[in-house]
Amino acid sequence: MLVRFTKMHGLGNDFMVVDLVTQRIRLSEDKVRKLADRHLGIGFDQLLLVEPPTNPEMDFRYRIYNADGSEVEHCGNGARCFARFVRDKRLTNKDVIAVETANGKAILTIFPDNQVEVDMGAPELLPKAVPFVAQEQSAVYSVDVESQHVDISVVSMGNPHGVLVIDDTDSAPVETLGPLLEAHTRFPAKANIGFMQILSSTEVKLRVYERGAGETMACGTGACAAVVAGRLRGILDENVKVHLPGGDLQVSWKGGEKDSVMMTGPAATVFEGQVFI
Ligand SMILES: N[C@@H](CCC[C@H](N)C(=O)O)C(=O)O
Repeated sequence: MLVRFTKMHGLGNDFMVVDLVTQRIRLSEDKVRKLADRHLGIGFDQLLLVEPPTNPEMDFRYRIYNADGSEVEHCGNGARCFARFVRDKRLTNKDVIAVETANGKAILTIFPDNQVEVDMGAPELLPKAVPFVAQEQSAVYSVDVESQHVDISVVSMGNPHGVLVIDDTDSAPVETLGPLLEAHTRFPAKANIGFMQILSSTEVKLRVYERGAGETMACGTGACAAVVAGRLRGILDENVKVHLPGGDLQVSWKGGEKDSVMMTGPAATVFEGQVFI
C-alpha cells in the first residue's frame, strides 16, 4: 500500500509524519524499525501519527513511535512539527491547537513568525510517576553504574527523563553512560538521559541520549526536563535558553507543582514523499 508522508525536523530531531485523518494504515513495530533505518528506509528519530481525536474537546490525537518501534508518551520537538503539519496540510486553520497525547494533552500555539510554543503540562516529580526506583522524592539521586556513582535528577514530562549536570557537553560520556543509564534497573520503563552544562542561571548546553533512538540533535521534552531539574537544584531561573546540538529552545517553568513547562522553538518541513508499506 502507498502511504503519503512528510519528513520534518525540529532542530535536527527528525520525523516521518503521517496523516491518519485522511489515510488509513496499520504499522507493526517491525515496520516502524524498517522505515526508521537511515540506509534501508526513510530514516527518522520518531514517527508521528496525526489522528482524529477520541475526545471531542480536542482537535487531534498525537501518537509517537521511537526509531526502535516502541510507542512513547510525548515528544516536544515532534509537537511543534505536528502543529506546523496540521496547519500546512489545512487539517485546521486554528493558531491554538489542542492535542491528545498517550497520557495527557498538549496545547500548541503557532506564532506569526512560525515559531511554535508548546504547553507541555506540569512535570511529574514523584519517583513512581517517572517511573524511577527510590524510597522518597529528592532533587538528586545517587545511581550506581559500572562501579561509579552518578548524581541524577529524575523528571517525567509525560515521558521519563534523567538529567546529569556535567562540566562540559563536548566531552560528556553521552555514548557510553547514556545507554547504560537509559536501560538502568532504576528506570523500569527506561529513560531519556540528558547531560546539561550550566552556562549561567538563564542559559545551558544540553545533549540527550534518547530512549529508543540514541543521541539526537535535540530533544524537546529533554530540554524541559533539564530546566525543571536545574530549577529543583536551585541553579536555574524561570526562563532558560537551552542550546542543543541542533539549535536553541526557550523553556520556562515557574516552579509550582501545577505550573506547565512552556517550550518555544522552530519546526521545519524537509520534503514530501510516498512509500510502499
Ligand atoms: N525527541 C523527543 C522525545 C521522543 C521520545 C523519547 N525518545 C522517549 O522515548 O520518551 C522530544 O523532542 O521530546
